[in-house]
Amino acid sequence: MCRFEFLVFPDRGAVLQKENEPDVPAGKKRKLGISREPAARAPRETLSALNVPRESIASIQASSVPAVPSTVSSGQVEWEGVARMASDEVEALLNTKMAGKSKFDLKGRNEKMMEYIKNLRTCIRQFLQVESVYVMQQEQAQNQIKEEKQRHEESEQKMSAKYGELEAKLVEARQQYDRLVGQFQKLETEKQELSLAHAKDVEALEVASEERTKLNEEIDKLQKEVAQCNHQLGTAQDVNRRLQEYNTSLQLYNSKLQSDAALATEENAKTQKEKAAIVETLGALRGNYAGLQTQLETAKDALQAETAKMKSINDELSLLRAELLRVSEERDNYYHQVQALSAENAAIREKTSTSAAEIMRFTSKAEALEQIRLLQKQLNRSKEMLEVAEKSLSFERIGSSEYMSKIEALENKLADAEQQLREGEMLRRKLHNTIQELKGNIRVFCRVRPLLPDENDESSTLISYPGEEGIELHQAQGQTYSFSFDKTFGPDVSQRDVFTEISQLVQSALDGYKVCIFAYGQTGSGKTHTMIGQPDDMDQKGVIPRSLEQIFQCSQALRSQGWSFKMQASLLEIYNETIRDLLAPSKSVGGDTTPAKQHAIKHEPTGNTVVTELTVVEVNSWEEVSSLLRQAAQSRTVGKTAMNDRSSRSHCVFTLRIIGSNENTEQQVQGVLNLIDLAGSERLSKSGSTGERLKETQAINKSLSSLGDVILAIANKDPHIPYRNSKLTYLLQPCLGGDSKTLMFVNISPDSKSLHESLCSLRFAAKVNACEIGVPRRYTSSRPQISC
Ligand SMILES: Nc1ncnc2c1ncn2[C@@H]1O[C@H](COP(=O)(O)OP(=O)(O)OP(=O)(O)O)[C@@H](O)[C@H]1O
Repeated sequence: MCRFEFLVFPDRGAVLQKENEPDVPAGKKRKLGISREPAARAPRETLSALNVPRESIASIQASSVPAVPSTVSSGQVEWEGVARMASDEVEALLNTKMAGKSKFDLKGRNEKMMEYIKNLRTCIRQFLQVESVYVMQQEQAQNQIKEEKQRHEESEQKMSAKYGELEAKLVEARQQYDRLVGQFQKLETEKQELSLAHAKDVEALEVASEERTKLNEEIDKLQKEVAQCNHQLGTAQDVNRRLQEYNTSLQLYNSKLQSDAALATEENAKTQKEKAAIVETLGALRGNYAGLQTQLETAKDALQAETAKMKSINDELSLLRAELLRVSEERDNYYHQVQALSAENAAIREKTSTSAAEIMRFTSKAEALEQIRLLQKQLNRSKEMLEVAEKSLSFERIGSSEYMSKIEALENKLADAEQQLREGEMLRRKLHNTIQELKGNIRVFCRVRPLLPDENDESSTLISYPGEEGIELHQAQGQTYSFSFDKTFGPDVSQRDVFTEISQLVQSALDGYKVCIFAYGQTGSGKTHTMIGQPDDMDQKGVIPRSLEQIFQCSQALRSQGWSFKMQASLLEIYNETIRDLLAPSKSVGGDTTPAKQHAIKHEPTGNTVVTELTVVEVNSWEEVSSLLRQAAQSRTVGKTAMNDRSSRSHCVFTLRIIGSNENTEQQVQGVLNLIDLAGSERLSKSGSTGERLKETQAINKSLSSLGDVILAIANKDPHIPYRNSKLTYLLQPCLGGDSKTLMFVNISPDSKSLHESLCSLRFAAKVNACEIGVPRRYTSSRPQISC
């Protein structure tokens, strides 16, 4: 059975479609009532239904009730139980020929006609039904069209309103467009600018990427440094712990320093005031002094004249006195004679016998007496004159002594003022030293020796000393090299003055600090002279004898405060990288053949440095140390170099360990004083050394270059400091990188032939000066402030 159904498309009206017919594209669907396609174009496959319609037709005939659409919804009509015919089937029906079996078979024709009529009726009924459906559908469609039209009008109105709106929007949009075009143009220009900027940015980016690469490299480096820093951190934490200890002591010390500083500031202010007053007075006094000087000169001239006069008077007086003496003697003679004569006269008178000769004699004697009387008168006059001269002399003396006392008072005042200035300067130096110590730097003093007799004046380098700290080397070509150190000593500075500058540092060994003083410089530049000098000569003795004298004197003075000290001395030399004990008993006597002891350097956790198997001698006086120094001097390795007849071919280290305790306060201190005379650096080419000397020179240069490497590493704050590269640096480790107070003398020769070496030494010293070592630590069981 074939089923038709109405498909209603809102835009195309209702469409009659056969069930199972493939969905016809929307544009090709037949519009019901609008397009009636010819039956010939209907699908042919349904014609089979006409060939076998009998059962169907029978069923249609059986039904007398016209079929009613079972469902009419949304324009779709379904026919239940009704034979539905397609238009081509109807066409076929209409074209059916009513022929019988024969021309005369009317009955057959009739039957066929009847059947045909039935079919026609069914068809008509069906068409009527379809038509009613069509009508109904048409109404519905018209209603729908009406509604659609209404809706269309409404939507047209809405559209026109919308159109108006859109027009307005369009105008607005055009304006917007114009604006946007404007903006676009602006943006275009901006874009161009931006593209230019972009190009620049790209360039910058390239540069930045290069920089980034560099930065990455730097970051790598920094990361390495961070690693190093972490390593250092460990060390720093250790240092920090020690610093904290030190800090506690420092706080106390600081508070004392502050009070001292306050006092010093007060004192300073007072001194400044006094100084100003003194300077003022001094000015006035200088004026007075000049006046007085001229007065004094005049007075001196007058005095000289008076003195000359007095001298002549004195001479005259002495002549007169001699004359007087002679006259007195004569008078006495005469007097005795007169007495004798008188006695004789009396005797003669008694004898009453006078003679003319005797009378004559008496007359002459009387004349002599007269003469005596005259002489007496003369003598009296001379005496008066002498008195007058003496009086005028004493008067002059009084006058001149007044002048002298005035001058004396002025000179005293001047001396006082100079003393105050000196004290102020000393205070300034002391404070400077304290600041330097707190900074933790190795301090460097530069000393230039005078020209030696065999060096002539023309060969001297032109050296100037700007200020107390500066030194300038002027080359013949006009180039000047300037350096600045904590202190610079010119060739005229005496051993005493050099020591005055370091006496405070030496003193701190008694206070419980580790102190290290060493001399560095080329061979023959004056290191041994500075460190040792001539120990038995008052003026020429060097730092070591003076330091020890001061230490012993001071320790003696501290006895009154309850302090007692134990001092242990040792002396070693490092020769060709081997440690030699300079206080070891001499082996020459008795032909001792025991092999020399092997010595090793050990840094103990307590902070002490120990050299194994080293002779340590307890000393109680400078004299004892002096004899040890003499003994060591004989054992020390010296040789003749091109630059120095007695050149030290080894590094000589004198160590004094000081252990102090106070019975009153139960305080204890442990200080160490290291005094080192280094061997001199020497250029191999210049030294002309061969054989053993060459080996020595190489060993010396190697250890000094290791010292340079250590200093460089400390200055660069490298994580690894190559202390172990030489015996010298390993021994000096606590002084260079620890908590010691360290001072280096850089000795310079003024000889122009040594200019290159002098520059090297000065550059090395400048590096040393820039090195920050740890803050000095005081080794004490409590906080005594020792001062003697
Ligand atoms: N400040 C000075 N005043 C006078 N003479 C000096 C001074 N400094 C050094 N001299 C003299 O210069 C010469 C060399 O000095 P010294 O032996 O101290 O040099 P050095 O640096 O120790 O040499 P080396 O490294 O070869 O041992 C000596 O004769 C010394 O007396």
